[in-house]
Amino acid sequence: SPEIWRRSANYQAPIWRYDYIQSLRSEYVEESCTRQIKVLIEQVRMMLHKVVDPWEQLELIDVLQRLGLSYHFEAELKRVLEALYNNDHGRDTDTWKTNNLYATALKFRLLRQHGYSVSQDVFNSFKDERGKFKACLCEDTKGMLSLYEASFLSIEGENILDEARDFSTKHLEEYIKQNIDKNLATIISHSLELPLHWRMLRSEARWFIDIYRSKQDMNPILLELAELDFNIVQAAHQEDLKQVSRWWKSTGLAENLSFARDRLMENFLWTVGVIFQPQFGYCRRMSTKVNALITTIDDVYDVYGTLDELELFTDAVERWDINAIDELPDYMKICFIALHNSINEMAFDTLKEQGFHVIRYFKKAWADICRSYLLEAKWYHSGYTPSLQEYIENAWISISAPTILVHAYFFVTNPITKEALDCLEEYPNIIRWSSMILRLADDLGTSTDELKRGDVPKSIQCYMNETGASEEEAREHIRFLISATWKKMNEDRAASSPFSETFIEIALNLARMAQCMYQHGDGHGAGNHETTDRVLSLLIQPIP
Ligand SMILES: CC1(C)[C@@H]2CC[C@@]1(C)[C@@H](OP(=O)([O-])OP(=O)([O-])[O-])C2
Ligand SMILES: [Mg+2]
Ligand SMILES: [Mg+2]
Ligand SMILES: [Mg+2]
Ligand SMILES: [Mg+2]
Ligand SMILES: [Mg+2]
Repeated sequence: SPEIWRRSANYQAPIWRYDYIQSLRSEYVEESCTRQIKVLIEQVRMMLHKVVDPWEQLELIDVLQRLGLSYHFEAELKRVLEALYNNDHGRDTDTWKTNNLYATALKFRLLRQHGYSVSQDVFNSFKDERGKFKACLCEDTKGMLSLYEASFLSIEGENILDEARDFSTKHLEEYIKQNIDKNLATIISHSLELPLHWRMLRSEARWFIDIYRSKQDMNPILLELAELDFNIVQAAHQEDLKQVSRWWKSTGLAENLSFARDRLMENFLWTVGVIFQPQFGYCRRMSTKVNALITTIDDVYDVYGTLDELELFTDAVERWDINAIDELPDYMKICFIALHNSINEMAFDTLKEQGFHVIRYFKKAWADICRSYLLEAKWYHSGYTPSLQEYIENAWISISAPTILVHAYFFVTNPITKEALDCLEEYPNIIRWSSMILRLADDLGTSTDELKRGDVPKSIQCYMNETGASEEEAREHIRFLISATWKKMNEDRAASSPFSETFIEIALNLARMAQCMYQHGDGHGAGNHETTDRVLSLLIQPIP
């Protein structure tokens, strides 16, 4: 056949090579740590029981969450917050410190974060007779910061919280310029970069442990537990990483499809952002396989395959039949069999464990994403630029979050329920909003390079084409859409659903991971130094 011209993304070789990954060792896997950490956990549990003042309880909950320790005390936290919430709605006395913005915003944020419905009206006592936030509040920097963080728990139409976000942002930015207190300025610019509600949990824990260490009211037991727990969790992640790195090598995809991204470490890092608790190792290992297969297949459609080849590959995935691959070119045969074997094995695990045969759900997810990839390839090859709406209707699928989340449901759910399966078929809102945020964040981070090498017009370009906006205005609009989608996510996660809290958190964490990964450009494909630093601090270097 005549030499086919093919694009290239000239992705660099992986920073983290197989032998290096396999050489990782941690001293925190030993039994001795387990005994030591059990003692510390019980000491902190006692601490929780002893605190009686509601405001001290809230402070302790906030610190435990930011240190990455709250997963050890879920029952206690629930009990404390339940009592706090019922207390408010039991007695008529005002249990909101109407003169303390820091405390009010902290309580509002924690109650909403844990699914309690609290009205934005609690902030009315901080407004003047004209209904504006009192100017004197800007002297209260800690209160401003607390109000800022709380405002990101808003849902659509909550104008007091929108005002709160603008008001606090303005004054916090001014505070930074005055450069009064270096430490506080560091903490404030960290929040202005990404609010707490949008942050990847592990990165936040790692960062906050260093901040906490230098606080004058630091509790040594909490610090010791936070450092030890972080290192034990890191050791568990390293074991998962080494296992799934052996799988990636066994597929031979990096060698045989050398045009595609070879990013096992980054594909694993995504799963650490999605679910970090040690007991979910299976979910991390399997989700890394899903991410790696998606990354490879995405490049088959975006970079390498001809339209004819892509039509054939899409057919083969829809049929999910190993006999359908005879007419595929060799590189696609390898890719299809790697996909088919890996996903069938996951279905086999679920069948053995729960007696459910779930391949149809996996198959549908892969057929949906490949069809969405094919449509993008057709748009690219025909030079078509869709409207933003038309692009997004397809791109919330092609960004792969529905595929990732449908698989994750089966990796963390036992027992699987019929109700949830029916809901999964049409992708519930929680998946849709998480996907939207992943797509929009990914386009902000990857579209410049994608367009250089040749790819379908992304949300930024579609918006520019449709409205005549400049690239900066388009990026601003995309950031606005991310913020608006978070409000929908906040609303839907509070609503009842057939999914576990664990699965809901996975969906939120995928959106958080996206904003983290793309904060400074393409953290996945181009391997910028932020991702390298994040891999080092989360997965390789223990806290000394
Ligand atoms: C994990 C992912 C979010 C998924 C696979 C790699 C990604 C980082 C992204 O890759 P990208 O090429 O940017 O996706 P798209 O823009 O081609 O849809 C899509
Ligand atoms: Mg390669
Ligand atoms: Mg791509
Ligand atoms: Mg793509
Ligand atoms: Mg992209
Ligand atoms: Mg130490």
